[in-house]
Formats: sequence, structure tokens, C-alpha cells
Amino acid sequence: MATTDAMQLPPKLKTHKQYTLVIPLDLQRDRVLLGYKLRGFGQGKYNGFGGKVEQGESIVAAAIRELHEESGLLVREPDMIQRGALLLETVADNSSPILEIHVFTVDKWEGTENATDEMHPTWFSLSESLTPTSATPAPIPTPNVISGSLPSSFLSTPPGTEAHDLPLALPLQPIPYHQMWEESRVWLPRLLQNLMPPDLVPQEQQEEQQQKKKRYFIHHVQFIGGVDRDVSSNGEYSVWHGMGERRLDWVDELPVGEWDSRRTFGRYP
Ligand SMILES: COc1nc(N)nc2c1ncn2[C@H]1C[C@H](O)[C@@H](COP(=O)(O)OP(=O)(O)OP(=O)(O)O)O1
Repeated sequence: MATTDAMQLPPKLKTHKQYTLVIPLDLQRDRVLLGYKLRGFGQGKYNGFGGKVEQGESIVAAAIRELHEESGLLVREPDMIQRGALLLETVADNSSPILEIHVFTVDKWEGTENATDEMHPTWFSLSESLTPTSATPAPIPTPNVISGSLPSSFLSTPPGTEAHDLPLALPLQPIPYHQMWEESRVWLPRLLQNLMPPDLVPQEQQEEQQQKKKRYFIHHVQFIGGVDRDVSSNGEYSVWHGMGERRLDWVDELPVGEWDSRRTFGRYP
């Protein structure tokens, strides 16, 4: 937990705006699918697949819809596994909603990942991504590249083939955490560590891993509003929705079942 003086602020009521974020996992092939955002919010970053929950839509229905729109993968509701939530808040004013981003993983789907003009799906190595490193930058797709021809090393699925039938020709890169939203470096490696197949986890950690699988994570992040920074140096991004420095950053893990009673809180220091 980072140091903060947030507790000295008067409590305030904030609305929550709901989003979804889905991370497809292919455990058999030790790989995880992320999308490179080609336009709109988060352009130029890798992330899971997701978007806003529309009025009257359930969170899980929104997650399924957004995953399908952005990647081509179609998942049935029972196969969606809710893993946790990100709560992102600016403390600059009382009117900006808290972004409540619901994180799911899936490991069963129909269809093959496809690039759209919004997202370019790319597989990364799961076991090589358990700790955030500033490894070799991942390729930066562009809309031109997508409509033209991609280098074969970059294609997640060569044309005319089924992804699930392919041998993995090239070793996959680790997740490029430095090309993602900054807070992903905290929660995503923890999530992946908990999901590794048990035979790849040292025996003495297996019991702990089984317990953790039953927990949701809640990653709270507060930002100081103000300066609109979008700095990239040494491969490290420092943009927080253009809201400036991170103020507070902590992760809770809750047993399944407790999340529902906690998520309705409206008072947030
Ligand atoms: C620090 O902030 C964020 N971190 C992470 N990991 N993910 C974030 C952050 N802020 C937003 N996101 C995710 C949440 C959603 O999955 C997308 C944003 O979705 P978008 O604004 O594109 O929503 P859509 O409904 O697709 O919008 P349009 O229909 O208008 O394109 O990013």
C-alpha cells in the first residue's frame, strides 16, 4: 500500500461507471490474449477486451458483447469467470465517477481471434508474464498493416487456419506491461500467477494457489487530478487518463460472496 493522506479528505458520494475487461487464456498452450487498441480511449496500449456496460445490460452480458465485438471470440455466460474489479477514482473533484472495471477470464470460446479497426488481438506467453519486466517492446500494429499484410512473426493466426489447430511456431513474447495501463502491472501478474496450471506451481505453493483462486481482487487506484501528462520515456508510460500522479494504490482480495455486499458502497474517502 502506498503512503497517502487520502483518509484526511472528507468522505464524499460518487457515482460508479461500469466497464468490463476480459482476458482470454489458453492454458494448454501457455498463452494469454490481449488486444492492441488502435483508436479511441486507451489508443496505443495493450489491454484486455471490454468497454462500457450499457443501460439495462448486465455486467456479464456487456463483457461477452464487448469481447465478441473486439476480438471475434464468442463465450457462453457460464464460461465467464469473474476475477475482480478495478476501482479508478480521481480525487480532483466530486463529480467525476469512479470507474468500476470488472475483470473476467475465459478459457472456452467459439471462433477465432480477429483484428478489427479498433483492437488487434495478440497472443503472449503466460508463464513468461508472471512478473512485470520491461522486455522487448511488442509490435505496434497500425490499421494499414492490418488491412495489408502483417509480418508472419506477428500474425496470431495465419489466414485460412484455425488458431486451435496451429502448432506454436515461435516462442511468444511476455506481456508488454510497459505498453499497458500502468496499474495493470500490479493486478495482472498476480491474477496470472493464481491461474497457472497447478503442475507448473511449486508443490509448497499449490494449496495457497487453490485458496487464492477462490478470491476476487479489488484494485483501488486514486489519482490527483490536474496536469495532463502523457510522458513516455525509457519505455515507461506515465499517463493516468491525463489525470496526473497516482495518489493511492492498493489491492484487496475478498472471498467469493463478499464482493456483492461491498461493491455497493457509495462513500469513498
Ligand atoms: C487505468 O485505467 C484503466 N486501466 C485498465 N486496465 N483498463 C482500463 C482503464 N481505463 C479504461 N480501461 C478499459 C475498460 C474498458 O475495457 C476499456 C475502455 O472501453 P471504451 O471506453 O473503449 O468503451 P466502449 O464501450 O468500447 O466505447 P466506445 O463504444 O465508445 O468505443 O478500457
